[in-house]
Amino acid sequence: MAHVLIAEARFYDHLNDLLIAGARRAIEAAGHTHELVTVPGALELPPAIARASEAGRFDAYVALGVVIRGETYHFEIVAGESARGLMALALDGVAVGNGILTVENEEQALVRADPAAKDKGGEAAVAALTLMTVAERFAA
Ligand SMILES: Nc1c(NC[C@H](O)[C@H](O)[C@H](O)CO)[nH]c(=O)[nH]c1=O
Ligand SMILES: CC(=O)[C@@H](O)COP(=O)(O)O
Repeated sequence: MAHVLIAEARFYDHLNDLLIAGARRAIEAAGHTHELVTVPGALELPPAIARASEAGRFDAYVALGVVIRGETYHFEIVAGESARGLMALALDGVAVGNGILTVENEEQALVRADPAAKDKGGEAAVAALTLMTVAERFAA
């Protein structure tokens, strides 16, 4: 049984609740356990997961959040840098799934967060568990 950290950037409560529900459903369906950590925004997800990975208590990590384009260039920074940070962790051996929605509006976010629709939270959880399995398969 694996223990999974769900790391959420709680910027939009109702959307995060849906993402977390999808991730929890996927993790539990695979027979694993999970716990949750909450940070303010997507930019804090990579450092939060980096710190958690140093604890050695988790086998996989699911990053969840929602970034909705506003009026300024900040969207590109938040969306791009959070994705880049998670990719850097993954390439460094952290089994992390990226469930950060980067969308134009709330309507796009809702259909992707909803477990009964595109279920991006569940998708990110499956990705994290898959990376964990790949690492186990090719471990030295
Ligand atoms: N606009 C959104 C943000 N912005 C906040 C940043 O992620 C970060 O918390 C802040 O810059 C302090 O470091 N975060 C989201 O997750 N979603 C957004 O739409
Ligand atoms: C993605 C964001 O940072 C965004 O929500 C911020 O909105 P704005 O660009 O209008 O400040």
